[in-house]
Amino acid sequence: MTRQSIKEYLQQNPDKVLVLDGGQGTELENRGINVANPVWSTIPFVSESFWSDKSSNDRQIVKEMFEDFLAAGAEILMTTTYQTSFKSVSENTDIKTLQEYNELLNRIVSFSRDCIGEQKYLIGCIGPWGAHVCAEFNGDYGAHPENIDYYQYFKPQLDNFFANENLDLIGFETVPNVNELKAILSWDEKILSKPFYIGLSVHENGVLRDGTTMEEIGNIFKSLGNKVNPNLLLLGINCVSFNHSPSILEDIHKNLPDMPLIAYPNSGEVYDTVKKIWLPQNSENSLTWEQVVKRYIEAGARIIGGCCRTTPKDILEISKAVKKFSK
Ligand SMILES: [Zn+2]
Repeated sequence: MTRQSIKEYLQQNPDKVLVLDGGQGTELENRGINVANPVWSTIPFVSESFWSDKSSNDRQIVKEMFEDFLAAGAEILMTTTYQTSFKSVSENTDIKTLQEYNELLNRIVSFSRDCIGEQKYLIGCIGPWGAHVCAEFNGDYGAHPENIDYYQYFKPQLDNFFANENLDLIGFETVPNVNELKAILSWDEKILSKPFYIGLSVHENGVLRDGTTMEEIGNIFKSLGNKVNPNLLLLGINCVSFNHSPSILEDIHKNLPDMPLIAYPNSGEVYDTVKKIWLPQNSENSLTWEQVVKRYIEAGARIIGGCCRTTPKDILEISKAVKKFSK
């Protein structure tokens, strides 16, 4: 492997801000893949023809998506494995055994690595427990979220990702519930043995989807002190409202001033979970990427990109703003 470890890279280049890619799931949808199914953007990879037919249309679409994000300036990119937990895959596709599941993940990761080349960083993306019950935007984990066995849910995907050298960083994305956050933070280096980050799913009024404030989250970290897993490289927000995202990140920074941050908001449109469509954002007083990126960097962001409904065009704007505002 010719890449420097991302941990070392971030430590040795303290002023560097890495540009992340955009929302792969919605981008694949924009490009004509029908992702409306329980495994969402994993769907093209589940079909055997994706692997056997090198000229398959879906294969071309995924490849071009990565190429366009790279051309826009992305330096760190993600696998499309948000809805690819063993539970989601085994309950909703013909892939039933752990062996078949590992083969699927290995293929997705190798394909993504081939698309982006050896030099770029690759994130193994993992949706939260709530993703398989559509709870990542309301944080509703039922009556006893403290009793959920989060580790058992994540373990097959984590075991695979930890063993895969093509992945530089693990991303726990869109975490909406404080019990899930506490569970992830309770796992030590033996369990989470590779660099990882946590992206929180935060309401536009600035609290975690389950109502936990950023101050409370700051206190959780403070109470852990030096027991926080050294592989936790960044904390941040993803798929949060574009316009509200700078103040949310600033609030996290205020509570945890030494924590390196990651931010990749959605486009600002709002997903109607009943009608399953994206509704336009209220464009009054909408911020620009330039304004947003400047505030992120001032608040300690080290990785900046976009989540759902952001496109290579957004990544280009982010990339220009990062050049302008990072030292
Ligand atoms: Zn998203």
